[in-house]
Amino acid sequence: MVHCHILLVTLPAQGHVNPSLQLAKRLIQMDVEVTFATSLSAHRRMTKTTRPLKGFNFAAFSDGNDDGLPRSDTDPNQYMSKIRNRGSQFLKEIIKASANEGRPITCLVYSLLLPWAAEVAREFHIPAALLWIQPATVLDIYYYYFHGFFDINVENCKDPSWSIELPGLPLVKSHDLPSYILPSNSNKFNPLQFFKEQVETVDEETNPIILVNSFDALEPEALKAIDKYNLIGIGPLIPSAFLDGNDPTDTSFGGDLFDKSNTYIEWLNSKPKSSVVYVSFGSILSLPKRQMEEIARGLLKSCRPFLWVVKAKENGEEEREVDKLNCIEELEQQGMVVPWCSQLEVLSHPSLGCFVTHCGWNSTLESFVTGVPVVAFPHWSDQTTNAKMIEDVWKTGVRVKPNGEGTVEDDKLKQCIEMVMGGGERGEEMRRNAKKWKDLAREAIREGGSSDKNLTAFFKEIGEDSR
Ligand SMILES: O=c1ccn([C@@H]2O[C@H](COP(=O)(O)OP(=O)(O)O[C@H]3O[C@H](CO)[C@@H](O)[C@H](O)[C@H]3O)[C@@H](O)[C@H]2O)c(=O)[nH]1
Repeated sequence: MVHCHILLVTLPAQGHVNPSLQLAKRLIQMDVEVTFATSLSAHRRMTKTTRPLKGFNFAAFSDGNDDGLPRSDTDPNQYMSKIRNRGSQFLKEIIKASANEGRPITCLVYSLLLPWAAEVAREFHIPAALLWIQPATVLDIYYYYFHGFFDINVENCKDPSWSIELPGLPLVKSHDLPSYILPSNSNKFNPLQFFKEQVETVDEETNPIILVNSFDALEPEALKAIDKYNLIGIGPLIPSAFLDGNDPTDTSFGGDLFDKSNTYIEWLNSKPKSSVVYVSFGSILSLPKRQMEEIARGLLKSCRPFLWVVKAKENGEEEREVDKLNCIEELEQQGMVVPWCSQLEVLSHPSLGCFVTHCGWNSTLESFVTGVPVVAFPHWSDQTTNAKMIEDVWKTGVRVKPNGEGTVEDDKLKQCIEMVMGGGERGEEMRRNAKKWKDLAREAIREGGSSDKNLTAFFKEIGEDSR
């Protein structure tokens, strides 16, 4: 392998840092030098937990939130513009310094929502690749949307018979589209403009390269759907110990948002095989109290042991969200509530029977890699599309049906859990499919598997181009 020096830049959010760090680890194994650039707060989290690796340099810049992630009242537009200004300047400095030191950057890999990084690469005539950390299917939908293949209005959203067929994708209804596209999107902040800019930046490249955290067998058509883009499946980007086992010491991503205790592993050890429901909604989402109450009652009614992650509050708030629930005592008798855990360790535990997930893409891939069937409980962004694919294409889970106010009621959640874990035909099919994707995910990443070959070929080309 020809010597390469990759500059990899990512936003500090957990769902962005995890796959980016994992890509960095893979590159180092391939003898590639990596400079990993992110915000100071993410850098602190990582250096606390990641052992130093040869060929791996951390580089951090201030995004103005050096003590943690941006507070919930931060104006996202201002934040993104600050990241752009400070981040661009910082990348330029790294590129110049690396060249002066005789180890020039051969490729800049930038993760989701940092399109300005590609502009920096262009300025220095360095090849760039986007690391797309959601499924190829979602990128295709954004591409089709921004290129005018379809539009969607309030009427379409209300019409249950409305659907659209896009090249290389299954038929999708409005509630399967990434939520930011919908006119009904109720988020105060709609990042659609950033996705638009992302797609426009890729369009400007002559040979746009997109490294996708997915694998050929999972999205064979979606990865090939856009003629003008070169989508390369290189995932799943998951720590080796849970995947190919080549590096048993690689047991975590390495940048956890919160501290975790280990008591839940002892608790899981005490539970029968395939009996536990694991509930987690990722690193960003906070659910309204009404929805939390319904989930709590649904779990109690399922009469199964459960492990529920209710994130620790940031910014020094003491009271746990879960303590505000009416049935907290019963909850703690039947299950366990933790502020954070090692999700991959939990999903790999033999006692796990079902994962109630928000369908963040990392969680979805983690459910495949560990072969755990899911109750798909999406909220926004790509999660709605991921849930559609989980239920109808990959068939490893069932999607919850919210009521007219958007709340999933306790009985509905209980029914979904029963469907996944009970003895019926559909549950058996989901468990069979979960096992199938587990095998295929491992196959893709092993030496000589599709993702391994794709990544090696890409970096070989980069190395040769830079000679
Ligand atoms: O107690 C916990 C809970 C979560 N995790 C990890 O945190 C990550 C969460 O990532 P993800 O499942 O992708 O969810 P989010 O953090 O919500 O990710 C955001 O970013 C993703 C990538 O763009 C999108 O797919 C999601 O919709 C978006 O919410 C995963 O690796 C989990 O293993 C833990 O380690 N411990």
